[in-house]
Amino acid sequence: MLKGELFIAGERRASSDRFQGQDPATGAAIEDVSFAGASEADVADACAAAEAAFAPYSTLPLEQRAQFLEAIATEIEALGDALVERACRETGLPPARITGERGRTAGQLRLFAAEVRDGRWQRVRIDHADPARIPPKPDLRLRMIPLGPVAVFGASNFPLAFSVAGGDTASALAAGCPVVVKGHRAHPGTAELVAGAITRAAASTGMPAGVFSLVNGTSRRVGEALVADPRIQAVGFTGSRAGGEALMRIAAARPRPIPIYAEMSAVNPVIILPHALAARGTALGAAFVASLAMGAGQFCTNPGLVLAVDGPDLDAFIDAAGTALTGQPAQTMLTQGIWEAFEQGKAKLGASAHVTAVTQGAEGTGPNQGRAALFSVKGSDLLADPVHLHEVFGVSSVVVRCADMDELIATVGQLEGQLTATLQVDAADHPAGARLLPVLERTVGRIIANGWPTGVEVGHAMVHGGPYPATSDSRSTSVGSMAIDRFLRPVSYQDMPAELLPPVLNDGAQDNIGARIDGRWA
Ligand SMILES: NC(=O)C1=CN([C@@H]2O[C@H](COP(=O)(O)OP(=O)(O)OC[C@H]3O[C@@H](n4cnc5c(N)ncnc54)[C@H](O)[C@@H]3O)[C@@H](O)[C@H]2O)C=CC1
Ligand SMILES: O=C(O)CCC(=O)C(=O)O
Repeated sequence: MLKGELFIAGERRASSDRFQGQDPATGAAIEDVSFAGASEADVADACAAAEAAFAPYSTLPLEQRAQFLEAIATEIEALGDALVERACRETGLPPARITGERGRTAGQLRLFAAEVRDGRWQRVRIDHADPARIPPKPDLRLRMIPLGPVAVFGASNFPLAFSVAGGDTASALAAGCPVVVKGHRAHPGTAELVAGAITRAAASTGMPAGVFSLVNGTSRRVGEALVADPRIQAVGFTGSRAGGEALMRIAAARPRPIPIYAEMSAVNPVIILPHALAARGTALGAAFVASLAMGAGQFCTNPGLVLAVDGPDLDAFIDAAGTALTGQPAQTMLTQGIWEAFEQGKAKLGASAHVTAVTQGAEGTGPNQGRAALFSVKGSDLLADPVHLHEVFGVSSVVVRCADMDELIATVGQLEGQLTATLQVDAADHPAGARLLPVLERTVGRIIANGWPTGVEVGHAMVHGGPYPATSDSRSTSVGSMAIDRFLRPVSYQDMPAELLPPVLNDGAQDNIGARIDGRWA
């Protein structure tokens, strides 16, 4: 039963500032409950509680931290159909997608529980002293410690896996950081259900109350106050480039600037090399549209740009893609704002003198239904207008007709930072692939061969990140176990008496977690 309240450090809290969830499929408010918008005082209370929880939470035995993460997964699963129904109603996404996303969310919480127990993330290094050396060498011992309270912005497009208990929250909690979530206004009921699950898990596993809070609100001041709060030590964000950049400015302008991990925008180029295009262009056209249309195109990994050498083989690909896209029904988008931004994005592309409209999908029959669109442009014109390369969030993509491989490679080299690049590559294309790889490594976070970029696997070797503006910090990932590193920093202890050292740094205490001791990996 939803109450429409905030969660501040284990307590529910009401507010007179109310807003309503929206059903994007009908365009109408969901009337059963209204939701509390946080005041700046609520944000400050959540941050103060997170700061108070930091020392007790970050020093708990790792086993207890891991059990907390597992308990969150179990509590989310126990929400059952109520969670799936609410998330579908608030997002317009179908039950199969939300059910899959729930599995991914619980799975990534359990992955981080295993990561916490594993302990290697502490990256212990020990250089023993050598008093006989001239000058004498000190005893140095290093470990990673958590940064402090973390602010997480729930994303609209993944109401579970990138939201209240999503990857940013799971990795920050795993690192030992209390979390204050700014919920997305597009799914407040879903957020409340998940916040309840986290709060119950915190209570049943004996966590300090301030380990988690959820603040909502329709006004930007909630997020602004959160990022500016002096107790917040890092930020995780998934959303628009404008939103991410606004928060980056706030983080940088603080008296004590903090790291912000913002995942913002990408067009995720797909490069079809000539032999693959000749051998399988028609099949690739249909498969490309299946990836493009997934989740109404509302994936940050959506393939928004396709590059290939011009000619009859590319015509065959475009024909097949066009046929598949024409048959695409219009899909309900997450919010009216996102649908409007999609319509504007397509209109701007269509208005470019360099762009040809290839085809469109079926027209929408209800509110907020995005109509698929495919465009093409000549390689020599692609960089003439920045609009060709802007993320259009929805089922829209641009096929780039390059004169030859040299033009294709030069064009790829001038793209902005991206989350992914995809190569469709047959054996005879390997020499061209080898020329492209060093260019792509400079530009993207993940390079895919003969697959599609949508659907990020949650694992140990995943990078969901990339150079600016795909993210604000290319040195990390927001998906997979390495995401824990974003919320850690190294501390070195020099000539510290053994009784004062953190136990993990004492001699012989690293049996199962690996360590670099006197330069050698143990
Ligand atoms: N690349 C990606 O992964 C995604 C891109 N988007 C893009 O973002 C557009 C809008 O979608 P939203 O999900 O609403 O993203 P958004 O960036 O507008 O909002 C995300 C969160 O950040 C907060 N926020 C945004 N601007 C802010 C500011 N200036 N100050 C303080 N807080 C701020 C919002 O309140 C919300 O909680 C979409 O049309 C799409 O273009 C959205 C979701 C994912
Ligand atoms: O799983 C995926 O492909 C997409 C992830 C995504 O869209 C996001 O990070 O917002």
